[in-house]
Amino acid sequence: MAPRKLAAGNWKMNGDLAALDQIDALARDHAAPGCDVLICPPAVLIHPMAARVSGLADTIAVGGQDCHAAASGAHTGDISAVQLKDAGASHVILGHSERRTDHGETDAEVTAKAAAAHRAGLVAIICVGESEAQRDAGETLDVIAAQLAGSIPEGATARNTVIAYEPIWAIGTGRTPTNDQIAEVHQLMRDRLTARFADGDQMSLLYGGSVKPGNAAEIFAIAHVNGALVGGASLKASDFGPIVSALGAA
Ligand SMILES: O=C(CO)COP(=O)(O)O
Repeated sequence: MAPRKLAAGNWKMNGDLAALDQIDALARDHAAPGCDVLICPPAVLIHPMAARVSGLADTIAVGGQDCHAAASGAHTGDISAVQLKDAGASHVILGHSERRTDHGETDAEVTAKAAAAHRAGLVAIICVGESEAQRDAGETLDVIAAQLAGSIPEGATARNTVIAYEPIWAIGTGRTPTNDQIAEVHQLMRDRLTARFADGDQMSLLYGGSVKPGNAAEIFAIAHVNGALVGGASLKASDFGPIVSALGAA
């Protein structure tokens, strides 16, 4: 079985209730997309977005952008995977570089959060990616291999885990790696996942970092790129829709 194709939008700390209209536009203009479609809005929008998509014929999944490793408890400001699931989420992004940087998240914490997501029945989208200094120093493959080894819990399967490669220097910058650079990292990820997990050959591998309508088709043609994790271009259906269509056609 080939890995599932997934077009995932990460709204980050953007959007409000009025922005939910983008979901209607996406569903209207990109029906039967030929791939899985996911939007991860800010936590306060998860439940209303889930309600909004529940009536759609072509399902748009809804996800969180982080979760706590515990199911409940005295953790002011945090949200558990169980609560995300209860609100209507099916996925959760974990270990995004903005969380690793802004909140000091370690590989071990990402692993614990992913295990919590799995226990709650969520698909964990685990992010890895090198900084520009690491790439310049020729450390990219070592960094990615170490993050993969350290950030994925033992119970990971192709059904409950997606891996996203997001070079930090490509996020929100309009810069992307060359196709060869993306191919090199995705091949490494495929090799490491296949060596470690029984169905690692079927895990979906996403590329993220300045994916736009204009470069999506080219990126989706790269071996072992099974979709995208899209930031800025996921906020408007007029940008995200063509990316979804490009993935469906890939
Ligand atoms: O961080 C990202 C998605 O998680 C990528 O963001 P941009 O698509 O805005 O570069």
